[in-house]
This record gives sequence, structure tokens and C-alpha cells, in this order.
Amino acid sequence: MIEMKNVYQQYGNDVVLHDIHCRVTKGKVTALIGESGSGKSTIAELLVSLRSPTSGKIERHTSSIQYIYQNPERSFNPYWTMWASMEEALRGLKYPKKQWQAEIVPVLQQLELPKDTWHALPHECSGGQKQRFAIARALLQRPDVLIADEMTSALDPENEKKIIQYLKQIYESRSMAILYITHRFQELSSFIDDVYVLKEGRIVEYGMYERVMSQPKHSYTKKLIEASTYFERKRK
Ligand SMILES: Nc1ncnc2c1ncn2[C@@H]1O[C@H](COP(=O)(O)OP(=O)(O)OP(=O)(O)O)[C@@H](O)[C@H]1O
Repeated sequence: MIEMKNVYQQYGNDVVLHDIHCRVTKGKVTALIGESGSGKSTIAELLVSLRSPTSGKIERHTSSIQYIYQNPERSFNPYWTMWASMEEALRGLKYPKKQWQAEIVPVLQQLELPKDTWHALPHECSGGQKQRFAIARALLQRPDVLIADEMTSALDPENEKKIIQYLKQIYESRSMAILYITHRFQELSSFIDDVYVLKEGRIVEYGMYERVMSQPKHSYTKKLIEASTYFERKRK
């Protein structure tokens, strides 16, 4: 659905992406894994046309793409209630206004957002709640492609698992393409199909998630898996 070919990105004199080839495919969850500063968000911004590549090609076979930002603080109008932001997401879609409530309520319930936050302003919600509202707003628009940038970073492990489970359910029923961006190899084997590993702006490994986890080819991938395993143990 979206494909990057031979993409380079430069900020000033710094080349932060080198010869990137990657693909986000319908019916698949693709993960992009790399440490902080490796270029993950830059790839996401290029995929959703928030910036243009310095060189190379990006082919998009759909315009129905939603991007869940890493930082939910950036995602909402501070003067609108969360409900108003949900309604705004549905404006312009095919649903008549009287159907909006029936669309919004089950999504907020599935994401376990307490009812008293539905009509709150962004600053009255916690970081984790805002992140869940951002996920709700993206899903309400029924995108063909969902790009989730460190989507669960403000959530505790229990809620992270629940949200991934919910996303998996939705993704299976709608056959979306998902790009799941993260800095660690958490236990996602039931969710992720393919993985790209990004190191200092270069893709150093690509393959099926199970294979990459069990037989990583690149020393950097091994290092990331070890670091994630240690982190997971500490979180439990
Ligand atoms: N607008 C910008 N201007 C200049 N340099 C930038 C800009 N955005 C990102 N960079 C630099 O590009 C590199 C890649 O940044 P990017 O945000 O894509 O990494 P990331 O892997 O998403 O990191 P993180 O996980 O910390 O968000 C970093 O060295 C960063 O400092």
C-alpha cells in the first residue's frame, strides 16, 4: 500500500536516512524497530507526507492513512473536549450525524476510557488516556493504513497488552495495513508479521518477526533483543 524506494533524508548537513527501502502492506502488521534517534519518526512523517524526502521515491496506493503521534500532547486541540475531537474525526465521512454517537461510544468503551473523560478537555486527561483517545480517533476514520509511532509509550504493560489485543481484533476484521513503530522488541509475536530494524538511519535487518526474534542475523538486532528482554523482565 505504501512503498519507499531508495529514500534519503537530510536535515541541514546531516543525512539521517540512507537508502531506505520498505513497504507497508495491506493485511499485515509491519514493525519498525530502532533506538532513539535512529530515524523512525522521520520515516513515519515521510510515509504520511508530512515531509518530502531529500531524494528517492514514495509510492502510495491509498490516501486513507492515519498517523498516531508519539506524543499525544500534540494531537488535540486544547480548547475542544475529547468528544468534540472524536466527532471531528467523523465529519466528512459517510456517516450521518445521528449515527456518530453509535460509532464513537463502542470504540471509547473498548479502549476502556472512563465515561467522565469523554467530555473532558485534553489537559484534564492523563497521558495514557490521551494516547487512547488518539488511537480511538484514528480508528474511527477507518483508515486503510495506520501508522502508530510509539503508540503505547504512555501506557502501563497491562493496558499496552489490552490495546494491542484490540488493535489486532480490528485489524483482522478490516484487513488494514499497520506500521507499528517501537524502540524495543516487546512480546508481540501474535501481532506482528514483518520487522524492519533501523540503525542510525539504515535498515540493517528485515524479515518475519518470528525469524528475526529467534535467529537475528545482525549483531545490532541481537543487542536490541537482549536489551528488550532485560527491560521486559524488569517491568514484570
Ligand atoms: N526537524 C528536524 N531537524 C533536524 N534534525 C532532526 C529533525 N527531526 C529529527 N532530526 C534528527 O534526525 C534523527 C532521527 O530522528 P527521529 O526523530 O526520526 O528518530 P526516532 O528514531 O524517531 O527517535 P525517537 O525514538 O527518540 O523518537 C535524529 O538525529 C534527530 O536529531
